[in-house]
Amino acid sequence: MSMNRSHPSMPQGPMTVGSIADASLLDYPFSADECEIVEFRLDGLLKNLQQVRDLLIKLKSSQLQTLITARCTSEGGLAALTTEQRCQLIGGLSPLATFVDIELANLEEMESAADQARTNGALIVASFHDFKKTPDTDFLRSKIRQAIDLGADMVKIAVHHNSVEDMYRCASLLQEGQPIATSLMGMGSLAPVSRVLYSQLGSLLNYGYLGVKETAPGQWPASLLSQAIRASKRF
Ligand SMILES: O=C1C[C@@](O)(C(=O)O)C[C@@H](O)[C@@H]1O
Repeated sequence: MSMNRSHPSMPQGPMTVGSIADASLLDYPFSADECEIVEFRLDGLLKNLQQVRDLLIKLKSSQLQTLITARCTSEGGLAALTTEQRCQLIGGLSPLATFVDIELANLEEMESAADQARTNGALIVASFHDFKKTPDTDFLRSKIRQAIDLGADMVKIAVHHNSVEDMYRCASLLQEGQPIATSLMGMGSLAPVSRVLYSQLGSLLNYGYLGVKETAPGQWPASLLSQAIRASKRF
């Protein structure tokens, strides 16, 4: 695999991702005013894969981009799936998706699904989640390095902020500039402010929720996040 900064779908600025992990949102009136990318959390949509497929087909001819992931339980997934099941889920739908998100921890094991997705034209997002804390900066740097070494197109880090210090550290990491397209977000009570700040500092994929339920602690409703990002100038 190799990084693909010039891919036509690579975001050139901060985008809002509207996340859905619940079948009740499959008939949602998606609009580019609310989010530019729709994330399908397949781990929460297992009983509705045909509907997801139909929707991905419909969105392919719209202005919206799509992202699929089948999150593992250790990083917040909603269903216990084997690696093979996750590869199958991703393999079946990746021809229809703009982005495919696979956890860094599983990327080597799921390399065949990633390669297949790439062959189908999708960008590979290598993700890392910590729902309890913000690991130290060297650790976060090692995750970014790992994403580069594994040839991902983009790295995405979602970490729980327990202090303003945690947020300062992540802001500095973005300000340094990273040699790979990067998305970074805080979770918890500092999630909202961190997400706007990081979008100003170059975080590309910025997640909010559609409907009424967050898919991670502290997310903004996607429409508010999108408005806040549009109203904030880049540094
Ligand atoms: O990985 C991410 C980011 C996220 O965890 C968040 O913090 O907004 C929400 C998840 O749905 C998504 O897959």
